[in-house]
Amino acid sequence: MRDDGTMTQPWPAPTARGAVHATIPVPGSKSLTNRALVLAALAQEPSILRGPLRSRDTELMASALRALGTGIEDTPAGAWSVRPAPLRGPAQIDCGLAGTVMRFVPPVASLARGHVAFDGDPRARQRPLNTVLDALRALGADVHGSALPFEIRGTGALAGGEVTIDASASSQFVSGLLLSAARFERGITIRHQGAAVPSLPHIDMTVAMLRTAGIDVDDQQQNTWRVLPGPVDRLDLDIEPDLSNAAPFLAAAAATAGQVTVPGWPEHTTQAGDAMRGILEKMGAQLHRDSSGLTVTGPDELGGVDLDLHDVGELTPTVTALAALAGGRSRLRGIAHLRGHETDRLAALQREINALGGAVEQTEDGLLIDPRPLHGGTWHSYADHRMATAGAILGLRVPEVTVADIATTGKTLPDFPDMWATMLESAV
Ligand SMILES: O=C(O)C1=C[C@@H](OP(=O)(O)O)[C@@H](O)[C@H](O)C1
Ligand SMILES: C=C(OP(=O)(O)O)C(=O)O
Repeated sequence: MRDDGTMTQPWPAPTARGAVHATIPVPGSKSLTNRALVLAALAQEPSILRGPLRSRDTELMASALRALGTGIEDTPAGAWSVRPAPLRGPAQIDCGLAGTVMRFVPPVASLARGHVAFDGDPRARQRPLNTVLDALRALGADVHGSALPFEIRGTGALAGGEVTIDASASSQFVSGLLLSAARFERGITIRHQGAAVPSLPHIDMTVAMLRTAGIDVDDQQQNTWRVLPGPVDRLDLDIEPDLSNAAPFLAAAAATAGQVTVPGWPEHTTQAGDAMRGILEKMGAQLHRDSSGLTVTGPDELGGVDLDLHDVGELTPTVTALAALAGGRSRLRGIAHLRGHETDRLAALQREINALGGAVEQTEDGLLIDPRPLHGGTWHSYADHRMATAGAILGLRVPEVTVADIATTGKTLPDFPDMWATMLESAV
């Protein structure tokens, strides 16, 4: 039984008969969709979001905002039309295991009139959150609790102002506060104090989207972000494909000396997942981007790499799976914060790869991966979509890998098993 109440189904990971050759369209970005939903709920007029991701994380975000009074409806063309309304409780918010919901919605709830209660999956109760709740308290909110479950008792407005936080455990602490800040009476000035903030490209994405919504934001100074109070403009957006969700498919080309194209790969993007291009190149793959998309052609043998993934931690499970299939040692650094992701990803990757005969060691801030001949076995997913897809990548080359819970990919990519099967039909 899974935390969201559905049954787990062991999934025999298909082995590639040969090189995969496929074109795989990938649905919209989780990070763009959930930011757009929040901004649209705070805007003055209705918004339209075309090509949003429909997955557990984005449906939870939509449900959370609906519970606070926002109208979110499907259009016949599959877009989301978002009609803002006065924010109000009482409401019960299910965060599931979505970092974006548990960190982006509390600041929205602080603007609501009434009580708003939050909870989530058992693991979500352990993910770092206190920083956001303490910050909201300092900005004037009445917050009861320091982790999930907790409650915010809103009066319909928040003072805002200056706050110093330690965002070294998650960039989402900063993004969450910034997204709602134009609606705080005094806006916000956030100062980060502590070890380096991870996933900075995700904060840059937040800043870019605030500007798209006409919000005045200053991020000139390192570790300081300032948002002026003001109206939030409506959004009229085409959501880009999710480049981090594209990564396992590109990895399949890299792992099988095949060729995979992902259509619609943006020329310019704020998505951190774009870094997969440079990573695959370092491992020996060839890349080509044109109007048909991004095409990756895998090498005969992947090379080991030494990479700092501090900015793009969400690519780690995919990169680690590839590294376990490479010709030499890899070292991944700068990712201690992954211990607070969907699961402790460093421990999970080490345990699962080593259970198949691998040699992965944890360091203080990452992983050392020595490729070994691997054998089949059960690959546990730990309710982590990216662990599940990492198991699928290994299964391409290692017979008889069974992913214990492939349905957990529904967090961001419910169609993953079908998309993977379609890709493999093309293997020659
Ligand atoms: O803001 C976002 O959309 C995200 C920020 C990052 O979080 P962390 O900074 O907690 O790593 C990333 O890993 C996550 O998948 C999505
Ligand atoms: C860390 C991730 O998710 P979340 O938004 O739940 O933090 C992820 O998708 O890799």
